[in-house]
Amino acid sequence: MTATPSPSHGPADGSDGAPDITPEPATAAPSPVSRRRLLGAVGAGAAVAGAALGAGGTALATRDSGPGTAAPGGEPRAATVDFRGAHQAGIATPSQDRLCFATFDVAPGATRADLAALLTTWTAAAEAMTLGRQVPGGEGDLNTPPDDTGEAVGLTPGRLTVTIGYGPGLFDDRFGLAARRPSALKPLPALPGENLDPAVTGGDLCVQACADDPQVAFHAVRNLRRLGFGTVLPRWMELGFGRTSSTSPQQATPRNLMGFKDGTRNIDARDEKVMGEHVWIGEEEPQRWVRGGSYLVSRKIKMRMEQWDRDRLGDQQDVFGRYKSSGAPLTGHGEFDPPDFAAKSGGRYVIPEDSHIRLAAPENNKGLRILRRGYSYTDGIDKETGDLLGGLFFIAFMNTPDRFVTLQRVLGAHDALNEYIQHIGSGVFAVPPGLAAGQDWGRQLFG
Ligand SMILES: C=CC1=C(C)c2cc3[nH]c(cc4nc(cc5[nH]c(cc1n2)c(C)c5CCC(=O)O)C(CCC(=O)O)=C4C)c(C)c3C=C
Ligand SMILES: [Fe+2]
Repeated sequence: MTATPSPSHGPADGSDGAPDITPEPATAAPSPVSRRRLLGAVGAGAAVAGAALGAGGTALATRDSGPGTAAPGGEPRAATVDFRGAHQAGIATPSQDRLCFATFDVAPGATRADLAALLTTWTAAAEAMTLGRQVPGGEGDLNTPPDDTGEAVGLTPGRLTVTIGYGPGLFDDRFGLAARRPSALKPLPALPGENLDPAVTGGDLCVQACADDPQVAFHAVRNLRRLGFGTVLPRWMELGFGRTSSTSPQQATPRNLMGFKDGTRNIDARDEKVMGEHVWIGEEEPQRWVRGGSYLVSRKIKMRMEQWDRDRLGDQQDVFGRYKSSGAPLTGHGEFDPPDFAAKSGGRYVIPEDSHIRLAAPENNKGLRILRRGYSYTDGIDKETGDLLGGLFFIAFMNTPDRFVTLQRVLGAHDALNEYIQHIGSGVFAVPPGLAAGQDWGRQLFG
């Protein structure tokens, strides 16, 4: 990384009475790396995947490369994130500010060859876009559409990452992929606390585009959708803002739409041992092609904001088991103090029995951990009630979706938060490992 990392977490002042809600660090000045108007640097057509690689197949970009800057909070603001590597970018790489998440179904009539070709084309396009370049091809003459839709021209790459995942349905009998199904990939069972809308649930494929600029993230998904005309059909899409989890203590902990710091005890994604134990699919997986990948679980979780905003502060804090201002556990003073789940006052647990952190903590779940990487979302206003529509677009990575199922069975049944939320959308996807030089998503999936 070229940017100076933050020396420490945001201030943990230990005060719980006075409001100390600090604003998100402002975005740093844009990097000088900007999108090119013309395609010269990329080349034309299918040669582009190679054009992004230097001699000997070495990727020109490095993880978090480019002339980075540090935001006032100290967070690195490098321009680009490596597309290739052992793991796909967008999981362990630092969370960006914005999300565009879409799922697709393979179109009726599309063949195995169509899908394989599309995935190869998507690879070249995704790699180019993460480098801040336009989708490979040409500008189009007056009688043909341009190969890039154009709305990211002049914008910086914004640390764009494009992460692909495959839903359970892709491994049915349509494309001859049944023998390559990752062993834990199956539809999630019915879970407590959900009332799922099929319009925001499932999908054969998912694309998670994250960037510091919403237009860059949207542009990435839109261009993959355009390249997919005739082969895949969009199923649903979600825009996210205000990342609700940090994936490294170098990032100041953001706040969710309930006003609480979210991500304090998330996995530090730089910790390879912990990632190896809990997040990356390991040697135990019989499907070798997916080792080094992960499973992505998405949940669209609606918040009953009007109800929450009428709740008193003491109850809000009891719901999470943490102070709203500092983010400290109710048994501590600083945000990163470990919660003391045994502490009692007046015969009652200080961190209530039905509090979110008590129920979700690894100490109380046989060490179970997941990597959370969610975003806030809004759908505007409910026309009938006038209520605000929005909440958490929860995304988590883990080495088996069973981890999520185990946690949600507990949370959905006992969490005090349930009074204020409902799970309305869901998805589960196998996320393959990263691509080596010269490899593409089509060949990786079909072998
Ligand atoms: C099934 C997994 C989880 C769901 C669903 C979930 C929903 C959800 N969470 C918050 C807000 C917070 N969550 C926090 C901690 C936390 N949450 C989960 C899991 C799920 N959350 C875990 C594993 C943890 C860590 C527990 C621990 O180790 O102590 C926190 C506290 C701060 C933090 O550590 O991140 C907040 C705040 C909301 C609003 C929400 C649904 C809308
Ligand atoms: Fe949570």
